[in-house]
Amino acid sequence: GIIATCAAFEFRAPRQANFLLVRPRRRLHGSTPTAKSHSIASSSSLMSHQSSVEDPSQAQKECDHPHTRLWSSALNKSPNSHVHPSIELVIRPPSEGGTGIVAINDIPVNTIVMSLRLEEVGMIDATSMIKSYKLHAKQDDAVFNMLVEMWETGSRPINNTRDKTQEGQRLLVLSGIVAHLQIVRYKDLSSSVTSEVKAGFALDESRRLGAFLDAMPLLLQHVRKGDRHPFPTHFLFWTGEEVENLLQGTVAQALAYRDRAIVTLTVPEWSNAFLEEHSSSVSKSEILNAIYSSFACVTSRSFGVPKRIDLDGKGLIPVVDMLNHDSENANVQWKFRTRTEERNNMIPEGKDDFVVRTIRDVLKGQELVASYGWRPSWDMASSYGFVPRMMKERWECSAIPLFPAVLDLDPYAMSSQQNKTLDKAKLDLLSEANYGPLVKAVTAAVDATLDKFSSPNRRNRIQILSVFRPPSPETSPTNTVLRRQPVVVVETKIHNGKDSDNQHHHKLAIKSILPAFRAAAAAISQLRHNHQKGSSSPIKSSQMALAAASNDGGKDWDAPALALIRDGINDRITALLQGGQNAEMWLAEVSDINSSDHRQHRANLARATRDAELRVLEKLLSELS
Ligand SMILES: C[S@@+](CC[C@H](N)C(=O)[O-])C[C@H]1O[C@@H](n2cnc3c(N)ncnc32)[C@H](O)[C@@H]1O
Repeated sequence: GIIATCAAFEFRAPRQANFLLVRPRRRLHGSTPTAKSHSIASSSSLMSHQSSVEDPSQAQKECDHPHTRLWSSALNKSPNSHVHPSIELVIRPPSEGGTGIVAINDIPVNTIVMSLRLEEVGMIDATSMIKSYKLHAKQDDAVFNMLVEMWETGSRPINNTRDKTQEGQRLLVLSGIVAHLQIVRYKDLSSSVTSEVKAGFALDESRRLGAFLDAMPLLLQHVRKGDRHPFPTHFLFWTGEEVENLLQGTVAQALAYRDRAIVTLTVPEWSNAFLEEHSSSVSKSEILNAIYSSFACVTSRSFGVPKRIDLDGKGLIPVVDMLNHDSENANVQWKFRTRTEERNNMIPEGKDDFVVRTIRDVLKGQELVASYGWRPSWDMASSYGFVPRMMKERWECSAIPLFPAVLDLDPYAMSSQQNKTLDKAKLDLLSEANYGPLVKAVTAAVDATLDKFSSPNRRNRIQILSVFRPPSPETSPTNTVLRRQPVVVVETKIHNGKDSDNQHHHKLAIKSILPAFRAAAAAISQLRHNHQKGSSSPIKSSQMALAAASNDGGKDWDAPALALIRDGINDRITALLQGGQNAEMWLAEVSDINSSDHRQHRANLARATRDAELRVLEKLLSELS
């Protein structure tokens, strides 16, 4: 089988970056614009830049760029798709946000700037792909056979509702399809392996979707051309040391471990099929490159497809996937046309349209930007490989541990002040026998409060995650094992400036997490009680759960809960600051003049997620004091 390891990624020397402004080749709404040179006055956090297409060699490069070719080929193949004549593609290096779409004339609010017929432009989605593979005469493709099986297992209804696991499974299938087509495309285009490409479904599809595959940040195409790494900041491409050191203490680190584990566990499952199809002509590390970069591509470029449309899960859509993100200043919004709209517009059923509309006036030179959603910085980093710069204010998240001091293994940490000297009050919380049931019971009780308090539209939604935390060196000098620390995620609106006018949101944020901490306080109190009685038997989950769940009876749990929140915030602030210092020290040690500029980008991303978390914690702490 294939051993998944990031060390398999190797790239050739980067080429000079292109700075191009590109016009779509085909327009259905009127004439080709005459403007030749544009200054991009970006309304977003993306960098502005100047460009000219007067230079003939630049014009040639413009035609050569895969994004340009995709833009024209996708639209040329789709007589029913429309692009407004006042928008153009702008090609920038990844460090400046990569390719985007800009207005070359003023565009009023509520203008449809793009309308795409998905089946014509060449959307890639797992449902359609699997369906057409099954209709194909031969069905002799080992990778597709394996993915069909995975798809069918994953789509078996569990109590008739689709759960998260299934969604994850569908994303994996889409990634597998992209990886497979990517390798076939690579073989088809590389002179050395062309003769070995097997005729069949995958080859037909990779040719049909060729321009789209070439335009995605997929490694094999870039390696073939000797181009720079298309997407160096995605967590899947960081080295293990970078994740461990640069992201130390952040929630982003937990997500990075999670995503890397998903791929690492998937690769062995897929390896037989991929090796059967490809090992005679491409190396194992090329196959790995294809798989890793397909995952990164799907997480950063796919659109959630509504269930009512007969395309399940997520899909990759050319042309609109060039829209960059800005949740603070979005000026366009995308939307799948609804069935009712289809009917009213007399569009035949099943021909799904995708529409992008301006939601404010867009001035000439501004970039068209959509909101990928109000998502915490750690989420943006893990899905998209960047953290948006904060302009004015935005919703942001942090995590607060439920049992702050427990993981430091201070035997007295859970004891009340006056009992500190009493041996019988010592708690051995390092022991899984105690810590395990505590976590289990409290998380169950917290989950119950989440059901009660959460609704899909709530801003202050909360959830439980685990972050990794090294034990404090004072309490366990020899133990360096990372412990999982259950945390409650809390969201509030933060402001870029000294005076926050968002107190109201901070108050609400604390109110929303209070039930979870009441449960934690009640469980901890039960734990302390057991130990004060001298009980040395392991804690029973059921007893803890009962204690945690019954927290709203009798006793006032608000005060201990607020104290826990305060301790938790302080604990997180310390861990994040300490982690940040360690990260900088590590960076200084390992960086020399020859070390890759990727590492600096990755370090910046780590700093941005850390800062975002810290800002939320500081706001909440000031609200508590
Ligand atoms: C759907 S694609 C958008 C098109 C992309 N710029 C390209 O060159 O193909 C999403 C990716 O664009 C980049 N991106 C989008 N918005 C950005 C922003 N505000 N700042 C920096 N990078 C951004 C990130 O690399 C992200 O993963």
